[in-house]
Amino acid sequence: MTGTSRLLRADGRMTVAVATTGATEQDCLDQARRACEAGADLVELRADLLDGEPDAGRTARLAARLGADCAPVPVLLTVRSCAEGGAAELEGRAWSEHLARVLDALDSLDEAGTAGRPAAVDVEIERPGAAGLVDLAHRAGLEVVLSFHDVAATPPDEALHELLERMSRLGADLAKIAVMPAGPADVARLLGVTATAHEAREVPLATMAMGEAGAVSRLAAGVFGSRLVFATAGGAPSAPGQPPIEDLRHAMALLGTP
Ligand SMILES: O=C1C[C@@](O)(C(=O)O)C[C@@H](O)[C@@H]1O
Repeated sequence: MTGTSRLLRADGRMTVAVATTGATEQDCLDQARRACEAGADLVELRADLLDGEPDAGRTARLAARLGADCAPVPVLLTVRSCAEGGAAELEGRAWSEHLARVLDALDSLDEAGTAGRPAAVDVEIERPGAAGLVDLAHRAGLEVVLSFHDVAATPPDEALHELLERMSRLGADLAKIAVMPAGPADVARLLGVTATAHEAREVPLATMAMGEAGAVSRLAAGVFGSRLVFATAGGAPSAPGQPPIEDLRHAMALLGTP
């Protein structure tokens, strides 16, 4: 995408995101309102956590509604697959086909003149059809977070660099990696990879280590070049280890996070 990013803060400082974890539209709308009141820079709609079967029309309508309700705070639309720690039971191409239907449904809402729109969509780089989805989303005027989640381990440094390189090549507006560390050494490796990649690449990065052992990475990742972090605002975390937004902002200030 060219032009200014809506997804990330324009002043280059760390973008603090809060995700919905609600199973109903009303829960998501309430959580999003609380997130905005708490000062979130970005609201993520975790559409995979909605109850019932994946429904493209329902997801698009809720994303558009949140886009309108949260404005000027941008909305990131995410349908996290089971394969990457989410609840969307869509395997192989089914996941990409579903997301493509959501983007189509968003376009139809636009044509109908419905106000509101997400600013960006999350595309899991490991799902078949990811490259096509990046183009589709860009054509629809959405920024793209290319993401990778390992909910069991922390891949070797070379694999993490290779992923970031691939995300950059495919046209990510943000390259995001979340891993599960076995201990402090994995967290230190992730932060090291972040610092090296930040110096070497133009694409903005977001990296985080999940769980208790990874908590320090969420507080400190901005110092190493990460641009986006997830926090909670009174609701359940969307991944293990997310700190409350006030604690995060306090820690970032102490650490001199940009
Ligand atoms: O990809 C991410 C990052 C995340 O998994 C985390 O660890 O904070 C939380 C998810 O909601 C989001 O989609």
